Amino acid sequence: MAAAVSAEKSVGWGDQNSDEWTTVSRSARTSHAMTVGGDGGAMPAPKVEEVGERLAGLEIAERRLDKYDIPVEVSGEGVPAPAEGFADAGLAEAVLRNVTSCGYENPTPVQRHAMPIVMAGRDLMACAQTGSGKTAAFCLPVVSGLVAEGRSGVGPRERSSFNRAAAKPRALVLAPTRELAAQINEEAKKFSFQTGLRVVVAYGGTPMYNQLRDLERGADILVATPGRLVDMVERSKVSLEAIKYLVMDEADRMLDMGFEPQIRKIVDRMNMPGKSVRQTMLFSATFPPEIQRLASDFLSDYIFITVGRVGSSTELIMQKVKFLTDGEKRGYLLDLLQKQSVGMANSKQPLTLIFVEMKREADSLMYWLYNKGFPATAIHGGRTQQERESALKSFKTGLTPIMVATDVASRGLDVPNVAHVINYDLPKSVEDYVHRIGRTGRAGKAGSATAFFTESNLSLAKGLLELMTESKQDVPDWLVQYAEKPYCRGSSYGGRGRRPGGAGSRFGGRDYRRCNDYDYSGGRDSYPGGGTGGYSGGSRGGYSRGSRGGYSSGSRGAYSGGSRGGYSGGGDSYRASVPPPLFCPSYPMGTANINASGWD
Ligand SMILES: Nc1ncnc2c1ncn2[C@@H]1O[C@H](COP(=O)(O)OP(=O)(O)OP(=O)(O)O)[C@@H](O)[C@H]1O
Repeated sequence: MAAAVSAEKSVGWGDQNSDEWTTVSRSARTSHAMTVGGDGGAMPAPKVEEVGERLAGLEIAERRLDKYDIPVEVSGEGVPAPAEGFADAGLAEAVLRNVTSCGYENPTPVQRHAMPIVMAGRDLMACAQTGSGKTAAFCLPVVSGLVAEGRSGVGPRERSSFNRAAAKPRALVLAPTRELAAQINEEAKKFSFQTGLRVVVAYGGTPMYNQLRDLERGADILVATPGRLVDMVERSKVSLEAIKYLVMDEADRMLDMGFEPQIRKIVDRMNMPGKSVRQTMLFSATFPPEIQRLASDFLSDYIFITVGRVGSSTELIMQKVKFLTDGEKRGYLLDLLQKQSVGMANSKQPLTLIFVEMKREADSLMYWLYNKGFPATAIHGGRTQQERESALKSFKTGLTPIMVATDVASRGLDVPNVAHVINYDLPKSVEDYVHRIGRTGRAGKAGSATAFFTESNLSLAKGLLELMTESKQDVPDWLVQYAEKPYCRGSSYGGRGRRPGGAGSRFGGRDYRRCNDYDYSGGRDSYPGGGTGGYSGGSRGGYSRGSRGGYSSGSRGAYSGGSRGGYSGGGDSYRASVPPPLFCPSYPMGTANINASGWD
C-alpha cells in the first residue's frame, strides 16, 4: 500500500478578503460596557468576561491565510499523483472554462488530490475539513467524465413525450438534507454550463410534480435526498441502471443509522450497477472508523485521502467554550450578540448561526431574540420547505443576520461570511460539533465559534478537549478537569456502535485499514446490520496491518490525556494493564433523532 503524507500550502486559494465582519476593533471591545439580560432583570446575569476575549478571535480574519500548512495523507494502491492546477487534472475544456468563470484560480488541496483519483476511475473515500472545497472535488471530475463519455444512449432524451420511460441518470449524488441537495445542484449546474449535460435535483418537502417534469427532460446528473429518490424509483420515474458515478456527500451521515437502510436499498436493491462497475466516491469532514468499515461495502479497491490535521476542525476557526447553567444561556447569548455588533457599520450583526437541539427551542429563541431587537430567523425540520428556504435566504442576504437552527443546517451548507457559530446547545457527538462550527471559517476565511457547555454535556468533555487541542485552541482548565473525570472518559461520538475511547481514530481522519490500534472485529454486537467483510485483518490488497506509514499519532499540544494505546494492537481485548474506558452516555443518531432534527 502506498502511503504519503505531505504538508501543502494552499497558496492562492486561501487568499480571501474577509473584511465584512472584521471591523471589531480592540479599542471598541475594551470600551464597551458589559450589558446583561435586557429583559428587566428577569434573566440571570452571567459573567461575560470571555466576550472580549472571544471577539479577539474575529481579528484573525485579518491574517493572511495563504501560508497555511495543510497536511495531506493518502493511502491505497496505485495512487495517481496530485494535480498542480485544474488544467493538470485533465478536466474537459468546457469544464475548465466553468472553473474560471467561478473564479477558482487554484484547486484546494482536497481538489488537487481527489480530481486525478476520480479521473483515473478509482473509488475514493475523502475526508477533508469543512469548507475546503469538497463539492467541486467530486463535481468537476464527474462532470468532466460525463462530457468525455458523450451521450450515453440510454438517457430519456430519446424517448417521445408519450413514452413515460424512467429517467436514467449516469451520475447520482446523494445528500442528507434538502438544502444541501439544492446547493450541490446549483454547484453542479455551474460546472456543467454549456456542456450539454443536464443536472436535476430531487428532494422531499415539495410537490414531486415539478421535479418529475424536470426529470422527464433528461437527467445526466441527479442530486437527491434518499427518501425522495426511493420514492421516485419505486414509482418507476427514475432508473438507476445507468449509474456510472455514485457520490455520497456527508457520507458518514448518510451511512449512519438513520439513513443506512435507505442507502442500502438504493445501492443494492434498485438495479444500480455493482461496485466493480460503477465508480463510488464518499466525501465528508468526519469519517469515524465504524462508518469507514461500513462504507467499504460500497467501494471497490478505494483510495483514502485525508486533508487537514487528522480528525480536527480547521485552525481558522477560533473556538471558545463557556460553562453555563441552562438558566444563564439566554442572558449570556444576548450579551454576546450585543458585544459583537459593536464597531460594525450601523451596529449590524455579523452573520451568526445559533444551534439548538430542539425545534421548539429554535422557534422560541428566535422569537425571544426578535423581541430583544435582534433580527433573527429559524430553520428546522418542523418548518415547511418554503419556510426553510426563505429562512436560509433571509440569513444569506443578511436580512436576518441571526439564524437559529437545529442540526438540519449543520452539514454542508455554504453560506459565505458566517462570522460566528454559537452552540447554544451542544450536539451529542464531536463529529456533529465539527460540522456545525464548520459553517464558519470556510474557503480559507477565518471564523469564530462559541459553545455553551452545561452539566448535561459532560460526555462531550473529552472529545471536545481533544478536538480543541488538536486545532490549537485555548482550552479552559475546567474542561481539562471534566475530561479527566472517569465518567467523562468515554466516547463522545454519536453514532451507533461506536466504540468508546476513540483509540486513535479521533474523528475518522485516518484510513481505518491502516489502524492497528482499533478493534474492528469488536463492536459488531451493537451493530448488527453492518456486516461488511471489508476488513479482513490485513489481508486486503497490499495492506500491512502494522504499518502506520507517515501518520503521526502523537498527541499534540499540551494535552496528553488521549486514550490511545488503551487497546491492544488490533486484537479482541483491551490490554489487561489498562482498565477499559467506562461507559459514557452517548446518543445514537437513530431515526427518531434524525426526524426530530428534520433530516430528509
Ligand atoms: N478552488 C477554489 N478556489 C476558491 N474557492 C473555492 C475553491 N473550491 C471551492 N471554493 C469555495 O469554497 C467554499 C466551500 O466549498 P464547499 O462547500 O465545497 O466545502 P466543503 O468542503 O464541501 O464543506 P463542508 O464540509 O462544510 O460540506 C465554497 O464557497 C466554494 O465555492
